[in-house]
Amino acid sequence: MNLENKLAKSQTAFENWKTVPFTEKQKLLQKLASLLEKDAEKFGKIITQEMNKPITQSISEVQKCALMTRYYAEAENILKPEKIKTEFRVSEIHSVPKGVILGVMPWNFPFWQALRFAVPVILAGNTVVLKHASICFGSGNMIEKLFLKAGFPKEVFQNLEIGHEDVKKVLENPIIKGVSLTGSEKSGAEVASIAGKNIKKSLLELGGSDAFIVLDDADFKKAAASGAKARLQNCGQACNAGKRFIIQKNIEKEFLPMFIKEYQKYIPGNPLKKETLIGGMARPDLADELEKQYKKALKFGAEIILPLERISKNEFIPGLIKVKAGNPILQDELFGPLGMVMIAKNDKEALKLANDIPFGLSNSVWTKDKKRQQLFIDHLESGTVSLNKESSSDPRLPFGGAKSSGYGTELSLHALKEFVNMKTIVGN
Ligand SMILES: O=CCCCC(=O)O
Repeated sequence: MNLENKLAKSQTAFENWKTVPFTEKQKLLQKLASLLEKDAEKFGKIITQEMNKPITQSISEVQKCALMTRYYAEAENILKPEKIKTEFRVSEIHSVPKGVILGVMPWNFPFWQALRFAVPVILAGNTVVLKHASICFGSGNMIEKLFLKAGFPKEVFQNLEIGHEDVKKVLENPIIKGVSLTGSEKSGAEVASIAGKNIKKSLLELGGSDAFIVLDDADFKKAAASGAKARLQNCGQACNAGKRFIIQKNIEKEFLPMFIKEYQKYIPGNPLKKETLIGGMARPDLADELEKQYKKALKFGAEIILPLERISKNEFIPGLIKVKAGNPILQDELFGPLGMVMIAKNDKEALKLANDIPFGLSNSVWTKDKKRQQLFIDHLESGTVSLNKESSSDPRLPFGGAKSSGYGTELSLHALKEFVNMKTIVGN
């Protein structure tokens, strides 16, 4: 079937899907959640084979998809007509689904990114077409099959096997009413400008270079293990990974060796083996890019704590470098197993360093003191502030960025409202 026909079918599916009651849609989501749960291992294997994520992490990714889908299957219907008290006989807000929504999704969480976008958008009454990363067509097709198997009408979710170069054409098609993109700043800016020119809503979930701040009253043991995981799980390829480790100066001698010890547990191995903590990067060109960034950081004065050692076309022994403010590498996102350590005299300096970059997605602060936490809660320029834990999204809570990390909200009940129009009904 050609692309135009596929989009036309999504539009036809929408005309019917928007009339299906919310609770009926939720019953189908329950089935989808069960299917994900039941075969999490099988789907995990697809993920690992596509992009080298260690198998236990791939299975967890699918299980998290099931959890999220179940969350929406049981969610309160915040889209039902809302009555507002005015002097008129009728004043109501109706949430009207927009239509066919395009998702442009990346390879780093092949099931999670696609489903996190699609589930609330579909529950709100829209239909979805997915442009997945070209190495993840297997995941995209499997997700389409799962929607069908769960009983969703045909074409409520369609995986379009199209390339990057086709996105403009699809987004310009009048059938498409909005776009949600997770990806780089560059692709986000391109897609948002096409959407803007065509007066279509866009939601962008972009890069990050989040801080993982460790202050002198933190639980060092927990922070060290959590910091290594924050940087190195998924081979460091997550938008919300801890990328800059801002450590208070007076604990550097005690904390840094603990952190290094945890970091060195991540030894590259076969991603299909259960004991492997870190696999290779998803593609060799991504490894080339990380190596270039490593060299750039060193050229501008970064010191090596642990060298970044390339051991195959896409595998590294993870690296750790000490970076000072002003190093241009701080403007970049390091999307791989290379961490940056920065030293701060005190809380204020830690906050300043944390904010002094273009991004602001999901920063993490380690201090037991509630007053000290408050400074960061109030002033971190960040979509999320995690306290004494590494950053990770939660289906119940909003997820989205500040500054160049993007705009719009995924997850939580708020995501249900991203692709609906508010229709006001007022009069006597
Ligand atoms: O690249 C973004 C990763 C999102 C992972 C999460 O939702 O925690």
